[in-house]
Amino acid sequence: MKKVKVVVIGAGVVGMSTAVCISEALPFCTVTILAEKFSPDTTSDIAAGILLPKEIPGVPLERQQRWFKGTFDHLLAIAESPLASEAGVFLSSGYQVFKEVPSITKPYWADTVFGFRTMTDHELKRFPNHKFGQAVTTIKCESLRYLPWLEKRLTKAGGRMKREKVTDLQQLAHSYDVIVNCSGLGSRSLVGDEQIYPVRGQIIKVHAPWLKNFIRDGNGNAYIYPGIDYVTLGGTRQVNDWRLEVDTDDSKGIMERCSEFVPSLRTAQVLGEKVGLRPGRSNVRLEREWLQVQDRQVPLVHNYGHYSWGISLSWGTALEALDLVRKSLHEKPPRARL
Ligand SMILES: Cc1cc2nc3c(=O)[nH]c(=O)nc-3n(C[C@H](O)[C@H](O)[C@H](O)COP(=O)(O)OP(=O)(O)OC[C@H]3O[C@@H](n4cnc5c(N)ncnc54)[C@H](O)[C@@H]3O)c2cc1C
Ligand SMILES: O=C([O-])CC(=O)C(=O)O
Repeated sequence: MKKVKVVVIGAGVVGMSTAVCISEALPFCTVTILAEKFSPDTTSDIAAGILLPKEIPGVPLERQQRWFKGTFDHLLAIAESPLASEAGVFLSSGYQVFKEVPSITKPYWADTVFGFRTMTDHELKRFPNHKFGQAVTTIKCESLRYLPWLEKRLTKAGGRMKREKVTDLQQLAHSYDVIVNCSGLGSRSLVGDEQIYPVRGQIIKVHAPWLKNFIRDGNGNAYIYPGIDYVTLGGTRQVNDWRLEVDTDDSKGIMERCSEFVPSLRTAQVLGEKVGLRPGRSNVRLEREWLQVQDRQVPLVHNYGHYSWGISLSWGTALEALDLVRKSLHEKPPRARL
């Protein structure tokens, strides 16, 4: 039987997850990833990788819950298996603290993670100037390990990867039966989506193996995430800022804010500094359209715009993209516009 040819554009956490989901669930498809950049050079490789998303306004909570739970359950199974270390996935406990009581005190994912609770006054005493806090055990998924691990999984399932910048979807549609767009910020030029914009984020990697639990300020401008090889300190959120160079003032600010939480960080050895551009969008674009190519209609599934929650929602959104691909293969396209 002739195989269905699927192309996935993008090799960040969203594209890799989507490609693996499709190739493992639909063995009658051959999946090819085309991407300008692969790990370790994607935005996903910069991410701290904590599963702690904010609510996305305008997306039904039930759908966000499905995206988060799909990701959490998938990663939990890895975290509890002998593959955990190679895949860079593990349970991580810590605090999210707030200077003012937030409008949402119980996030939608509270019953999916483990041990979610409001912090006690005794715990909050460690964080002067903070009035409210949440204690939680969630998952940390480190892309620098996880993406190469997904690449292997994709290859095992028969998938292929090729370094290529896509500029013309019509052209691509001549060679493939289904196109899946997971190009993140690249969608601005690839599909002309002006709703997507960069939100610059800088982080510092430090050697501080004495730290075991994460601390995050509710506004995301200070966070400390202990990982396998280093501790990630962040962060910045600079809207419409395309600079990829490290800004020394940003580094100073990050170190200052994080040291207020943990003064011993001032003595920690700095291992590196990195900048990534989050694919900012008011909501994730996860939908199917039909691309008209001469006398054919080719399904084009979009899965991009994950903003600050791309790791947190990666597998759940990939599962929904898989559903859209599956449906497209069974549906008759709308009548061609001639
Ligand atoms: C400092 C920082 C910390 C973060 N921390 C977290 C965190 O703790 N938890 C969390 O959930 N999220 C976090 N994020 C957000 C997360 O990194 C993003 O949401 C996620 O990486 C988006 O993944 P993606 O695959 O959509 O995009 P990307 O990783 O940017 O991948 C896009 C892919 O598309 C390719 N591409 C683009 N255009 C084209 C084209 N025309 N042709 C071919 N290929 C193309 C690129 O080369 C790349 O392979 C953080 C982000 C930053 C910057
Ligand atoms: O805010 C955080 O805790 C980490 C993150 O997602 C980001 O910097 O985008």
